[in-house]
Amino acid sequence: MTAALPAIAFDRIGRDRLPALLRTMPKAELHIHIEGSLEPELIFKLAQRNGVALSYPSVEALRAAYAFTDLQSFLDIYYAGASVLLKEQDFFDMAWAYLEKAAAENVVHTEIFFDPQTHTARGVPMQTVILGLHHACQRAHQELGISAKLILCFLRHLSEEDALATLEAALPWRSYFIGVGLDSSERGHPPEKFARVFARAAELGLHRVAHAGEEGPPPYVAGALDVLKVERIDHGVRSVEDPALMDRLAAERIPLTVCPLSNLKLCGVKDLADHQLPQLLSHGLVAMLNSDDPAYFGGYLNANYLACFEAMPSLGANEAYVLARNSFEASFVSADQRAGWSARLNEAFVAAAA
Ligand code: HPA
Ligand SMILES: [Zn+2]
Repeated sequence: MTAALPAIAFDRIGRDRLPALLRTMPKAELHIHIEGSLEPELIFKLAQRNGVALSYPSVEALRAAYAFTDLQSFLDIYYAGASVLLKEQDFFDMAWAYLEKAAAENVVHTEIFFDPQTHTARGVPMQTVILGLHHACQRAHQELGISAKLILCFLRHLSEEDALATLEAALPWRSYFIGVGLDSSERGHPPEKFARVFARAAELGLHRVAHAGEEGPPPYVAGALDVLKVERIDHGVRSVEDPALMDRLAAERIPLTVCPLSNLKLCGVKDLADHQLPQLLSHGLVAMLNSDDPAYFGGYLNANYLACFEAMPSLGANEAYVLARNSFEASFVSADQRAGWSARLNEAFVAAAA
């Protein structure tokens, strides 16, 4: 268990000092799709390197197409962007670019989603995907001092048989990923569809998370908990529509990996000022911020923190502290590691309040 808030509160840290504190505070990122970190410049570079034809004539034209109306309109372009990834080096380069940015933003730990089916369906071997990403994580730990772990996600628009086969195909590299997740088109693909593959993952000792309550209704959040036995909910923002679910999430300390700029870009909210984050925090939920698909949604982790604190007047230094502390509490690392990062966080806030 993470310690309660320290006796000293951080109200005395003025709003003018928040941006610097948000940027420099140590934090974890627990919801980032590595294919969603692929910047248009790197897409074009890899397309050229691999002789892949793109439907956009330039980086600018591709970026201009990033005007989404909902999750599916984004996913269509996101899967097209991933088509340039063919070789182990491509996966390494993509992950390395993200890890360099994350380390520069004082992300001390990151749990990275990857979508093997997006690649194996195009004939890219599982080994190519996992080794490229793993080597980037390993090198980032050595050279950038950032801790990075992988979570294998199943695409929920595909069948459970496909997900089961994907998990089995990844088992030779079982030690290179810490858990499984569930992403892609949520509506019409309830968590119950993946009961068996999540049970198999549990048998294998893997952590379990699932996207739920992003576009899907509150029962998808309950289904992910009850049927998939997930330890965290990705997004989960629509939980605010069900008071009993909110009480349960708070009582069971189920973390929600909230992605505000993603919700804004995919039109889940019209304005960041309308976002559910303040409600989730005031209800005592273990929420923290994440970037989801930073190359597509207008910013990496610090951009999410800065935009929320600018748009939401109820967020101050206490909330910044709680969000960062929640990011450690919700992470799949040892209690010792979490305690070490939390101690660094305390020091940063105590120094800022002095
Ligand atoms: O925000 C998302 N939701 C569902 N699937 C995804 N795959 C990448 N990003 C997302
Ligand atoms: Zn996501």
